This record gives sequence, C-alpha cells and structure tokens, in this order.
Amino acid sequence: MRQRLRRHIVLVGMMGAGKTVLGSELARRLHVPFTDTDTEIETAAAMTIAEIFARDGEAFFRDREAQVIARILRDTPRVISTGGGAWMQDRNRAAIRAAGLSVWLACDLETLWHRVRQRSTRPLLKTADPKGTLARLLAERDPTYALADLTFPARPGDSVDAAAARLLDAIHAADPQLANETP
Ligand SMILES: Nc1ncnc2c1ncn2[C@@H]1O[C@H](COP(=O)(O)OP(=O)(O)O)[C@@H](O)[C@H]1O
Ligand SMILES: O=C(O)C1=C[C@@H](OP(=O)(O)O)[C@@H](O)[C@H](O)C1
Ligand SMILES: [Mg+2]
Repeated sequence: MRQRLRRHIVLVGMMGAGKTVLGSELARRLHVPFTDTDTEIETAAAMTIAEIFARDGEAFFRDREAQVIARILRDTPRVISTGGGAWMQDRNRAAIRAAGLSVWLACDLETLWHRVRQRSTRPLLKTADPKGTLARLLAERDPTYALADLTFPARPGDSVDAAAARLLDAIHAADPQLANETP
C-alpha cells in the first residue's frame, strides 16, 4: 500500500551510522521517495564528494549541502539521509526542524570504525590517524546530534534488515500519525 508522509523523516548521525543504507531501506518499506543529500550534491556537481572537497574545499561543500537540504525539504515529504556534518549547521537544523522528524542514528566508535575503515570515499577521514579523527569528530558532534527529535541507538550485530525494521517501529512509536496509507 502506498503511503503519504505528513512530514519528512530526516536521518542524521556520524559517518558509517547507516544513514544512507537504512534511509533507502526505510523509504522502500514505507513506499515513499528517498533522497540522500550527498548523492544530490554529487549529481548536481557531476563530481564525487571527495573531488568537491579536494577542488573547492569543505566550506564550499557545506554551502552546497545547505542549499540542497533547503531544496529537498520543499519537495514532497520523503525519507532524507543527510551527510554526517549537515546537522552541525544551525541553518540546517532549523530548516529540518520546521519540515521534518529528525532521527539520530547513534552509534559507538568501534562499530563506526569497523564500517568506514574499508572505504576511501570520506575525505574527512583521509588523515594520518583516521580512527583518531573519527573519535574526535564523534566526541565533538554527539552533543549536537542529541538535539534530534528521536534517538535510535545502533545495536552492534544487527543486520541492516533488523535495524530497518526496528527503526520503522521506533518512528511509528514516536509519531503514529506520520505515515498514512493512501489508495
Ligand atoms: N545494522 C546496520 N545498520 C546500518 N548499517 C549497517 C548495519 N550493519 C552493517 N551496516 C553497513 O554499514 C555501512 C553504513 O554505511 P552508510 O549507510 O553509507 O552510512 P552513512 O550514510 O551514515 O555514512 C553500510 O555498508 C552497511 O551495509
Ligand atoms: O561527517 C561528515 O562531515 C561527512 C559525511 C559524509 O556523509 P556520510 O555521513 O553519509 O558518510 C559526507 O557528507 C562528507 O564526506 C562529510
Ligand atoms: Mg551517507
């Protein structure tokens, strides 16, 4: 059955928390559109996130990210996966609060590290000590992520499928009216 959301569901949290993979799975289960802000930025720029960081710098990327988020929030309510730094900007938090339910995918350092260590797609982790960088960002950001409407703690060992089912239940419990079936 098709569903219509009353407002957006916006996933926030650290790199590797599962925003992209769980957001896509959540949208599939709800039969609603899915948008990942990083993918939108990459498509618009015809460059990867790493290329944008390398050529234009992080400040440029953050401006693009804020523009893209504002644009997506004006579209039909959907599941939106943000990049890990998006929720750190006041302007993004205000825009997301006004138009959606924010959900923090809270995750411990070891789980995050296990998930991101194989990949070279995240420019912020291209440092001499990527695990140390991840730990520092986690400590800096967690208090701000905690401002999200809903906290969804990762369960180490959960499959993507199990986590998506649990996430859907948590969202329904937080806002039973969020998703309505439409003919
Ligand atoms: N329980 C789980 N929840 C979320 N992701 C998981 C889980 N178990 C394994 N993963 C893997 O962790 C990675 C999360 O990456 P991604 O969705 O890109 O995170 P983010 O967008 O938050 O940076 C994916 O490769 C996914 O398959
Ligand atoms: O945490 C961050 O600042 C970033 C997270 C990335 O997205 P994911 O959280 O989806 O990996 C991407 O937006 C960029 O590399 C910066
Ligand atoms: Mg992502």
